[in-house]
Amino acid sequence: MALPGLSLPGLGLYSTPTPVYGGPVPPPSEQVSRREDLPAQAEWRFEAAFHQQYTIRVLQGHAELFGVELANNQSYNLSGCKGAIFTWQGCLLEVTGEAESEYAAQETEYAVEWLNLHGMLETARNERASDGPRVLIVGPDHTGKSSLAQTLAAWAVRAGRTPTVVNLDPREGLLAPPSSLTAVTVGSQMDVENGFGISPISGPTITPVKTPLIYHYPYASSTDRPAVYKALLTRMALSTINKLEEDPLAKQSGIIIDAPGSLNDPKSGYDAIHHLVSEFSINLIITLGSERLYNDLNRRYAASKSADEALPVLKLAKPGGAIERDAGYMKQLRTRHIRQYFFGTSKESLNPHSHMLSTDDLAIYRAKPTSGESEKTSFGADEDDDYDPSGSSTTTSANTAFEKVTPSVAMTGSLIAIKFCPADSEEDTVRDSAVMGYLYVADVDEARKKVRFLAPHPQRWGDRALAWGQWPEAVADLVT
Ligand SMILES: Nc1ncnc2c1ncn2[C@@H]1O[C@H](COP(=O)(O)OP(=O)(O)OP(=O)(O)O)[C@@H](O)[C@H]1O
Repeated sequence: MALPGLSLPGLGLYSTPTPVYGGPVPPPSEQVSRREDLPAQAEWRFEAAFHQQYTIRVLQGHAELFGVELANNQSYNLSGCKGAIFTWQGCLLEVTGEAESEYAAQETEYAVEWLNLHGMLETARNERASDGPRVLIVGPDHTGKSSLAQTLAAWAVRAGRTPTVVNLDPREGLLAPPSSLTAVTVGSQMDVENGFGISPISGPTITPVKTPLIYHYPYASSTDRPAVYKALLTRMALSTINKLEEDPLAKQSGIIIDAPGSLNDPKSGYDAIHHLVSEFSINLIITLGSERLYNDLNRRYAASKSADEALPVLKLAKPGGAIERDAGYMKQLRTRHIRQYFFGTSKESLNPHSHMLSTDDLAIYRAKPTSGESEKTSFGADEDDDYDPSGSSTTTSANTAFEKVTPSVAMTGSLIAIKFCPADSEEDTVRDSAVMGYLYVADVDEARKKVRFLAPHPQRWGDRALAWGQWPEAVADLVT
């Protein structure tokens, strides 16, 4: 079944212009510009729709977006972004385009707390050069965890550090599409418009690629397959820590972990927090937006321990501007990330390549769907017993997440992870193996036994296992 309007180089058709944003945006000439004079320690909060151009230019003074400094007199297109331009000393902004919501806010005490935290981390980096801070950020959804992780990383980069940022939320990829759990050592400043951006992992880009370490968790929530999630955390911790051993500067700069809101639940999430703390040897926990979580973790890691053993747990206020993003917005964001993975951004476009393969030459492993509450077990003791990091034990239903399948039209529009492991690997090996890159299934012809993939790279991936899951959802109009 072909996707509607599919037209790609290599598919015998024509390529469409690089679609970076969700749809047509009105030309800037039709849009009204206005000026906003922000006093010191104020921020311009905005919620810009995907289909509307919304640009901001700093005319005077200094301003930053989640720690990344904006250059003066440069227009930044922030359509589809919800965030805040913050200024420490005051600034004059030029704002062009319509936003769903925008206002100047002066209740920004959170920023001072974040800066103090950054100062604390810098002190720790200077005092313990051989072992930098390992920070775990936890809290409910929409409390600013990702914003804090990005801001701390951006400030660290501005201070000449190379922090390693770990994203453990499969709903939002970091340098990779959704369903990715990523660790990346950040050596250069992030992009204002695209944050950490998106990287084709093994594909060509104009700017030097940040090389993320990626694991594939094709479920929306950590609680969908707790044992699998936990297994991947162990793998990530091992690989990340080993990598840092080879890079003293990165080791000194430390690790900043952005955990998903699903870990906030005592029943289904705390065990994963404890697992993370031990696997990554966390030495600082930051809680955002939840008194209960703070108290629970403080009791467990600090209050009940001796001074030598205590693991500090800090409580930070949720930024007033951090807002819930509805399901429709999140879906558009996922589609944008997937699109950017293959086509790049307006600044840095990519040319994806098509590959036609016979179904006989493919080893596709499907992540078993979760079929209801009975499978959504907690990270409890039973699951601990199931998990064998060596992968050598007899598998159980809780951690055997993959099964080999014959390619079918049901895959059309889906993302497929290319695993580093060989095609004939055991299912547990497929589950645990890191990701080399992603493919998009453009077309499956069951009768002719052919599959057309879109890939960021012209070369084939060789004899490797491919993993397919139902998360993120299929994107039907990636190629129009
Ligand atoms: N100070 C602020 N002003 C305006 N918007 C903000 C501010 N801080 C965060 N936001 C926005 O609020 C939304 C939620 O913030 P963020 O993603 O950092 O929270 P989170 O806790 O990581 O959420 P989730 O767990 O759902 O991923 C984001 O769109 C973010 O850009």
